[in-house]
Formats: sequence, structure tokens, C-alpha cells
Amino acid sequence: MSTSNIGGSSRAESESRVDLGPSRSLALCLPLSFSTLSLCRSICVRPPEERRRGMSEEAVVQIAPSSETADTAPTVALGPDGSQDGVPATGGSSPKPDDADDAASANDLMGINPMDQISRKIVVRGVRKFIKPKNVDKMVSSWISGHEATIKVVKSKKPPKDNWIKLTLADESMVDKLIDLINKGGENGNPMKNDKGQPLFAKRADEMLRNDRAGGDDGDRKRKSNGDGGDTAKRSRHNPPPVRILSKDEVRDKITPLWRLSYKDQLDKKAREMVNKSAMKIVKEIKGKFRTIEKEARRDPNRSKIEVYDWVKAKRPVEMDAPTPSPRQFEYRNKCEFTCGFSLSRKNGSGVEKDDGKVAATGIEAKGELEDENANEEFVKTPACGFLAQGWSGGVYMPHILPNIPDWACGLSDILNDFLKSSPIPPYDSKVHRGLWRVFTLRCSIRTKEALVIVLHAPAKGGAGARDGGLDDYTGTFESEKKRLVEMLTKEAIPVPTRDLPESHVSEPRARDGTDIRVTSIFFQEFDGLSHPPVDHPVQHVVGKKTLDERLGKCTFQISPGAFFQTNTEGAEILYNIVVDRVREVTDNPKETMLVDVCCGTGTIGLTLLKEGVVGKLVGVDIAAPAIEDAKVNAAKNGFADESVTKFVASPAENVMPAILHEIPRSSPVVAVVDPAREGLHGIVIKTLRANERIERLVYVSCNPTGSLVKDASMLCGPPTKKYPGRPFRITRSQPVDMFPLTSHCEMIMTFDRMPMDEYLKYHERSP
Ligand SMILES: C[S@@+](CC[C@H](N)C(=O)[O-])C[C@H]1O[C@@H](n2cnc3c(N)ncnc32)[C@H](O)[C@@H]1O
Repeated sequence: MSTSNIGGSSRAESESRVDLGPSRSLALCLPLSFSTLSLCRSICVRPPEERRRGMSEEAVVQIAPSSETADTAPTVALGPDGSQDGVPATGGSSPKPDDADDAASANDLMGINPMDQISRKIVVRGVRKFIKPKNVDKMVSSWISGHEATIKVVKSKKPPKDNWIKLTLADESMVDKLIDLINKGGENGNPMKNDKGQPLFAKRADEMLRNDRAGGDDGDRKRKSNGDGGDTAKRSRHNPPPVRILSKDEVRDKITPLWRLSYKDQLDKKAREMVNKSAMKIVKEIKGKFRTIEKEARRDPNRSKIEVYDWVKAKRPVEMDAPTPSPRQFEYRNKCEFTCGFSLSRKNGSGVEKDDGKVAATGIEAKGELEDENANEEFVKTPACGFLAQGWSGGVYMPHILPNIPDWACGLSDILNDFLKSSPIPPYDSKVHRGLWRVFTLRCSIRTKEALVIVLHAPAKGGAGARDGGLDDYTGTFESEKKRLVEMLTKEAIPVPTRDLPESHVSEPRARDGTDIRVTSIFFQEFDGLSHPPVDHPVQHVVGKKTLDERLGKCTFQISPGAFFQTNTEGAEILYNIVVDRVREVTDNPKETMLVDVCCGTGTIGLTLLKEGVVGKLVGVDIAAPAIEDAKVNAAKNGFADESVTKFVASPAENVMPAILHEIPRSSPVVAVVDPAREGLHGIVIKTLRANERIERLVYVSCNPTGSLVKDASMLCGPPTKKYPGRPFRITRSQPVDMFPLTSHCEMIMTFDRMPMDEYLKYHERSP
């Protein structure tokens, strides 16, 4: 058995050190020397959470100075619409990561988890919307009055126009105490109220994050409008709705909210959203930058106003192509994460619905009725893994009913559920942090017929919540259970699952990928923390191959357990082909052209471009060391091992981009492709790309076109400033690609071309 890291950055740490080590020296042996880079043996990384904090518009009020005040914990992600357990947000913004729309599903998409240390945070709803910052401090102090010895709030965040506040406590042990105090009134039993007498409601931030993850989709899903929220929307947001078993359709509404629409309607909806929430927002942001300069010019006679660029003033400054459809509309996911918990069934043995006698939530075999009385009922709980469609307490729902999940994943979940049901060790209960089995991550290549499983578990001595009493120590049984699980997963072919899919889906030709796929790699990953392991948390290789092989276009790739890979394989081919076209359009001399592949992951985009002959040289950079190791192997696998052709650098792009660009020989034309994680590009990366005018074309692949792309595009295209100097880019093409049918996510390939100098000089007196 060996131990290795799985992908990515240690975003949870306030000051992580990336040791590039001698073997990973950044010195490139390209025609470029990259000598400056080779000096960077050890680089201090400022985690994105810290950077983002500076950008937040929310008031940040320090309550009690403490060593924890320099809190490194990222802020909270909630339901996409800010709702929690069916309680919708009412106006204003919702608690969420400081600048990410939806970090939860982002994680899934990116293979990155920016929400590592939220276990000390709570969100309190029901507070007055408009409170002066100094009174926020007083209000929070009043809540903990008399309990200062045991509860210490180190930070609070109260957005000016919202009715919630986010609190960070000095220690995790204080979280439940404060929640109890607010919701139940502690010893005096009087739940707390705001100064208008309306009740407050507190909840753990990490629980909200899990709800959001369970939701699986972000979009701008409004519960009122998607059919599931009529009654929940009316319910007081201060009383969490009672747990009840959701119907199949309700689960689908939460996880695949577009499932009721025809594929054409899904694409139309995404097309509208890309225009309204991406293109129009970008233009608005860019115009805002001109307005700011104008305001400054009014105040400062040394500064002059800049005329808004003609292309920005045009009727349609950002033309949006129709979304390119996904080759597969159903069962397209090559990666699934199933949370361990309990499935709920009614005490009388019945399950969920009576319409067709099949049960969504609690097992395929049960029958029953969905009635309102099932609210508050005591349920029978069976250990299971699947989706949390309404938070931990709401139970685990089987993937068999979800049209985006393929057969192989459901078949594997059947094996895993059999295992959990028969295991003497219980699933991990994230409310009390007891138990052991936490999350099963499944990845698969339907082309190479390989599947990789990662078993996330608490230490054998049990979850952190059990240790004080010396309870729940599983060291006696863990090793044998581990062995049994490995045997169950590898012994036989993946069983054909009994699916329970919507009619619209069954009527389509089914993919039925499953029976010929084998589990070829198993990893275990021990994690003692309360929320989710950081992406570079070590994994233990237990059985089989250490990587998964995948084929895309003309290339083959190996993927380590934690390295990012697009979750829709056929969709990724389409995506990369469009990038190929966009780069081909500007490479007159492909052999000499250098591609800078920012956030390159396992090298998929760059190597595809090399294979297609549209560029001749490639330098890729990614923060995840395992992904970069994969990229180097992948370069060799695809015939580009020569260091004068490919170079991959394991580092945060912001630390090395200036040096990488500086070292590219003047004779090489340069094209850049960026494909960042959901939070978008670091300011330094944007500044470097913008200031380096050798880059005439930049192809931006974004999985967050309504969020981070808006911010990044406006910084690339706005008038030059001290912070973002250089001739601006302008947007010349926008191509949405539907990588996630049935959900409201959409990928975007936006093409940025440098504004010609003569045009630039029309607006600016001198060249930048
Ligand atoms: C959407 S994935 C794209 C990966 C790759 N282009 C592909 O298509 O497979 C985003 C990548 O950004 C990387 N990443 C995140 N933050 C980064 C940073 N600050 N610097 C460099 N890479 C980063 C992640 O490790 C991840 O591999």
C-alpha cells in the first residue's frame, strides 16, 4: 500500500508552502530557459479564500480579538438560492462563498474543494436587514451575554441589506452551544428573537454547504418557480421544515432541475441565461469601469475621462452563439460522489409514492404513499449511500431515479449499499461526527471500461464526536471491513441496476453503460476533519491501478484520483474541439506557436491542441501537483515527451505566470488558453495576460460564465488602469457548451482578441 496526495491546493491553510523540489524545478528546457522560474524552489501561496475576502462587499466586523481572528476559514456556501432545507431566502443576497456563485457544485465540477474549514461557522437568519456595523457587534454580544466563557465569536459578516449574519466561532465545540442558545434559548428555554420580536434561526454553515452539495446543481433555481416550493416558500424561514420523504420528482427537481424540460427547451433556457446573466452583465461591468474613471476625472483635473469603446457601445457588444448541445443528454456523468448516511422509510414499511408503486427515496422495492402526514413521522433508517437532497436529516436518496447518472454508478451504489447494510460499522453522522463511512467517489471511463473508487472514511477510532466518551472505536473491525468492501467491489462485474427513470428519459435510447465495466482501482482516504478534506489530502492506494485511463479525441490520458477531469467525456471532446478551432484561427505558424495553458489539469487541452497540430509548443501550469504529474505522463503517452515541446509547471498560476511569459522566446507567437476553477483567475494572472501584448488571442473556458467570467472579462476588456495596464482585449466570440444537461450549469468558451493599436489610440492619447 502506498500513500499519495490527491490533487490540488491546500486551500484550507492560511499560508501554504508549495515545495517545488528539485525534481519539479520550474526551469524549462524549452528553447526558453525559464531560469528565473528555477529559482523558485519554495513559493508562498496566498490561498484564494484570503484573496477573495478582500473583494467582498459585505461588512466584516471583528467581534472578539483572538488568535483566530485572522480566520483562514472560507466563508459559507449555501443553497444556490440561499435557501436552507427548503427555507427560501427572501430578497437580497444569500450566504455564500465570498465571490463564488456555488462553491458546492463547483467542487464537483472542478475537483476542488474551497470550503474546507467551515465547521466553526454558523449562519443566523431572521436578523434585521439594516443594522449599522457597530450595532452588529452589540447584537452578537447580546446573544452570547452570560456565556462569554464558553462561546467566543471571532468574526461576523452581515451584508447590509440581508436578513442573515455569518458568525465564526473560536472553536468548533462552541458551534452547537450557540445554535442551541439561539434556537432553543439555552437553559431558560426561550428561543431568541430579533428586536421586532421575530424569531432567529441558527444553523451550522457546513450543513448548509452539504445541502447545497446535495442539490447538485446551482443555477438560479428558485424553489417557488420550480414546482417544489409552493408550500415550503410560505413556511416561516425560522422554523425549519419537518423532515419528510421526498417524492422521486422532488428529488429530481433538486438535483436535476431541468429534467422536466425537453432538451430543446433546456438549451433555449441556457441560451437566454447566457445572454442575460453573462453577456449583459459583462457589458454592464465594463461600462461601469468607464463611469468610475469619469467620476474620478471630475474630482481630479489631472485625470481625463475615457470615451466608452465603440464595441462596448454597440447594440450587441457580445454576440452569443447558440449553446452547443451535449452529445449525451442523459447518463453522461463519469464521476459521482455518494454520501453515506441513512435512507428513510416509513415505519409501516411503506416508502414514498403510490402513483406507479415505485419508490424514489428509500429503496426500489418498497411501496407506499406520499402524504403530508409523513412529516414529523419517525422513520426507519437504513444505512445507505446516495444523494442528500434535503440535508443530512432528510436522508439519503438513491441515484437510480436520476436521469444524469449512468448505470455503472447505480450498479456500484447497489454494491456499496449492500455493504453498508451489512457492515457492523455505521455511516458517519455529520451532525454528531460519529461513525465511519463518509463518501464514496466513483469515477469511470466507459471507453477503457475502468472504474476508480475512493472511500472517504473517519479514522478507525471513530469520528471526532465519539472520542470523548471513548465510544465507537472500530479499530477491531475496520481492517476486515475494508477487506470485505474491496472484495465486494472487485469480485464480480458491476450488477445491472433496476432503474426508475422518468418517462421522458426511458423513451430515449438508453446508454446502459455498466455491465462490462470493472473496478480497476480502489483508494481509501482517512479524514478526521468535520467538513470535507482539502483536495491535496493524502489517499491510500489499496488495490489495482493507481490511475484511471481515458481516451478523448485522438489522445489518451491518465487521471490520478484527485486530478480534475471533465465530468462529461463526450461533452469534453466537443469543448476541446471548439478550443482547437478558436486557436487554429490565429496560428499562421503553428509549429513555432507557443500555447500557454493556464489551469491545465492533466494537460488535456494543451495536448489536444498539439495533437491537432494547431500549436507546436506548450507550457501548462496547474496548482495540483498530481495533475501535473499526470500531464507529464500524458505528454509522453501522446508523443510529446520532448521537453523542447512540452513543459508542465506545478504551481499556483499567479506565482509563475509573469516568469513563464517572460521566458518565452521573442520569436514564438503566443496564444493563451485559460480554464480556471469556478472562482476564476487570480488578479495577477489577469494582469499578466493583459499586460503581455504578445498575446493577441486568449481563449477563456469558463464553468462559471454568470459569475467569475463576468468579473474576469471586465478586467480583461476595461480601459487600462494602474492595476490592469496594457491594451485591452475585446470579446469576439462567445460559445456556450452544454456540458451538464438536466442541470442549469453551462460551460462557456469566450474568445478575447487584443484591441488593435490604431483603434486603441482613438481613445487613449498614448500607447499603454
Ligand atoms: C476546470 S479545471 C480545468 C482543467 C483542465 N484544463 C481540463 O480541462 O481538464 C480547473 C483547474 O484549475 C486548477 N487550479 C485551481 N486553482 C489554480 C491556481 N491558482 N493556479 C493554477 N491552477 C489552478 C485546478 O487544479 C484544476 O485542474
